[in-house]
Amino acid sequence: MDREKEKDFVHVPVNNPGGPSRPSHHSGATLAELAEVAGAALGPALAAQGDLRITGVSLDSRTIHPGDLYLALPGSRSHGATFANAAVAAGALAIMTDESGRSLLGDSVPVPVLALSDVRAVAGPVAARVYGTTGTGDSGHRLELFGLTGTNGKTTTTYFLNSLLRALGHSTGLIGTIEILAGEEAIPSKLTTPESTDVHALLALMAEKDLSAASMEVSSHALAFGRVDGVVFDVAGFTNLTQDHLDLHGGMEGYFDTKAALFTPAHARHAVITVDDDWGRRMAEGASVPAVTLSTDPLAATGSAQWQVREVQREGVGSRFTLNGPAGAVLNVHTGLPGGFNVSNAALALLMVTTHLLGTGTGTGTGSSTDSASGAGTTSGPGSGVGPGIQMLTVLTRLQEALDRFDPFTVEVPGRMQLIGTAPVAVVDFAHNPDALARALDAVRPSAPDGRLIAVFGATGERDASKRPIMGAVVAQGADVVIITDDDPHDEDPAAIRAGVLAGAREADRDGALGRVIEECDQRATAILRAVELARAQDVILVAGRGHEVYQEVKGVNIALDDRVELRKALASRGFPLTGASKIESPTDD
Ligand SMILES: CC(=O)N[C@H]1[C@@H](OP(=O)(O)OP(=O)(O)OC[C@H]2O[C@@H](n3ccc(=O)[nH]c3=O)[C@H](O)[C@@H]2O)O[C@H](CO)[C@@H](O)[C@@H]1O[C@H](C)C(=O)N[C@@H](C)C(=O)N[C@H](CCC(=O)O)C(=O)O
Ligand SMILES: Nc1ncnc2c1ncn2[C@@H]1O[C@H](COP(=O)(O)OP(=O)(O)OP(=O)(O)O)[C@@H](O)[C@H]1O
Repeated sequence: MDREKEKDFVHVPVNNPGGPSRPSHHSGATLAELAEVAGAALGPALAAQGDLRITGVSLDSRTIHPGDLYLALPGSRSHGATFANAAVAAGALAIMTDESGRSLLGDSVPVPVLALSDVRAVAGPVAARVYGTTGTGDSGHRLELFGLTGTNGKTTTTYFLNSLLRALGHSTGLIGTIEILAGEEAIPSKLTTPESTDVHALLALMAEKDLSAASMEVSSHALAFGRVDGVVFDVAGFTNLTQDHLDLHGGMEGYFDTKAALFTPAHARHAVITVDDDWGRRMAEGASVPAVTLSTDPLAATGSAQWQVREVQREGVGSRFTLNGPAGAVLNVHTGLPGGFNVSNAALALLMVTTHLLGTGTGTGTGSSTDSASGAGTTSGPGSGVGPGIQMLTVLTRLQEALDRFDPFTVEVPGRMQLIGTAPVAVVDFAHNPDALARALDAVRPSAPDGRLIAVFGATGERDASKRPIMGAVVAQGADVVIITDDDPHDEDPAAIRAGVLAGAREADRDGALGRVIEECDQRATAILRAVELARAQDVILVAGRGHEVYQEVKGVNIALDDRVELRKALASRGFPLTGASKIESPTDD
C-alpha cells in the first residue's frame, strides 16, 4: 500500500461491541415475576428482593443498562459469570446463571443471583416478559410479524417484504444481516438474527414507535440458539436449503431439522414454503402450522404447488412474471433486480403478505389464524363476513394496486445485486461461494452480442481453502475477464489465498481453452479500477463477495473499504453513467 493511500484508511478494532436500541417506556417486571417465568425459586434468602423492578435484560456485560438483569451464560471461550462484576458495575440489578456460573461467582457479587439449569432456554421468555412483547405489549400495540429462513435469499426477501408492506401503508421495522430498521431509525447489525434479549427489545421499540409491521431474518444459528424464543411470526417463509453451516448442524438433515422448527406453532401462525426442491417439499409436508406452497421455477414440475410463478420475462436487468394461485388468482409482478433468484424472492415476499391478508381477513388485525387461511384453495378469512371469492378479489386488487403504483420489488438491497452503473452495467453482489457466484454471473450476463462480463472477486482467508480453486474455475467459466483480488484475508497471507483462486481459474482456462483474460491484483480498490478501465459501455462488471460490507479485515484490523464506493468512484473517473447512491451507506468523496 502506498503511504498516500494509507492515510485515508480508518483503523477500528474488529468486533467492536455495542447493543441495539431499547424501548424507553415500558414497565419491566419484578424479579419474582421473572423467576417464575424462568422456573427458578427465589428462596428465603432472596424473598425480600422479589419486588426489585427489572427494566431490561442482556446476556452480554458490554450491553448492560442500569436496571437490567444480566444472564451469565456458558460460552465457547469463557463463562459469562466471569463478566458479572462488569455487568454489576454497568448497573445490573440481578443475575441469572447456571450452577457452574454460581460456583464461579461465589459470594463475590452484591446483587441477587438465581441459578437455573439452562439460562439460554429461558432468555427469550424472560426478555418477552421484561419488554412486554408476549402477544400484546404494554401499550396494547401489536406488530404484524414476518420471519424468513433458508440458506440464501433471506436478506433480499426481507427487504422486498419491507418495501411491499410500506407500499400497503404500513410503517415498518426490519431486522437482518445488513441493518436493523425501526421506522426511520437505522441501527447497526452484528448478527443476522440478534440474541433473543435484543430481539424482544427491538420488537418493543418498534411497538413503542407505533410501527405496524416488521420483517426479520431467522438464521439457523438463531433457531439453534433460541434467539427467536418467545417470538411467533404471523407468517414464516422458507426460501431454500443448500449446503452451509454443516459445522454447526452436523449434516444436511440436522440443518433441515433446525430450520423446520420455525414452521411450528411455537414460532409461526402460517407458513409459506418454496417447494422448488425436495427440501422444500419435505418442509411443507412436515409443517405443523397451515402451510401455503410456492413453486418459483416455471420449468420444473409445478403441479402440486398452490401458488406458482409463471410467464417469467426478462425486462432490462430485472424480470416480469405472474404469480398464479387457487381459483384463478393472478398477480402481475415486476422486479428490477437481476437474476432468477430475485423472481423467487419477490414471489415469496408477495405470497407471505397475500397469505397474511387472507389469513386475518383484513390484513391489519389480530394475526388470528385458521386452517382455512390463504392459498389452500379457500379464500375466506375468519369473521370476514364476505364470500370467499370476494375476499380473495379484494386482497388481490389491493396488492395489484400497490405493485403497479410503487413497484416495491425494485428496491436497492445494499450489496445484493446492487446496480451502481448502467453503461457498462456495474453490479456489486454478496456472492461468496461457488454456487452463488455461478448464479450471480448467470444473472448479469450481458445482453449485447459483443458484451463481455468482467468479474472482480477473491476468497476469504481462514475459511475453507478447498473452495478457492472451485471459485476460480466457476468465474473463469462464467466471465470473459477474471480479476482476482483480496476479500477478507483475516490472518492469512493474501498472496497465498489469491494463488489458490488463480490456480483454479488457470486450470479451467488451460492453454487458453476458454479464451479468458485472467489477471491478479492485490489491492481490491485497484482491481475495481482495472475492471472499469477494461470496460466498454456494452460490457457488464460484477464485483462479487463483499456486498454491503464496509470494512476489509486484515490481521485483526478493519480497514475501510466499500466495493460500491470504489466502483462508483472508478466509473465516475471514466465518465460512465451512475445510478443514484441513496442506499450506499459509506460516505462517498466524489
Ligand atoms: C459461534 C457462536 O455462535 N458464538 C456465539 C456465542 O459466543 P461464545 O460462546 O463464543 O461466547 P464467549 O465469548 O465464550 O462468552 C460467553 C458469554 O459471555 C458473554 N460475555 C463475553 C464477553 C464479555 O466481555 N462480556 C460478556 O458478557 C457473552 O455474551 C456470552 O454470553 O454466544 C454469544 C452470545 O451468547 C453469541 O453472540 C456468539 O455469536 C457470535 C457473535 C457469532 O458470530 N455467531 C455467528 C456464527 C452467527 O450466529 N451467525 C448467524 C448467521 C449465519 C449465516 O447465516 O451466515 C447469525 O444469525 O448471525
Ligand atoms: N433465493 C435465492 N436463491 C439462491 N441464491 C440467492 C437467492 N437470493 C439471493 N441469492 C444470492 O445469495 C447472495 C446472498 O443473498 P441474501 O443476502 O439475500 O441471502 P441471505 O440468506 O441473507 O444470505 P446471508 O445470510 O449470507 O446474508 C446474493 O448476493 C445472491 O448472489
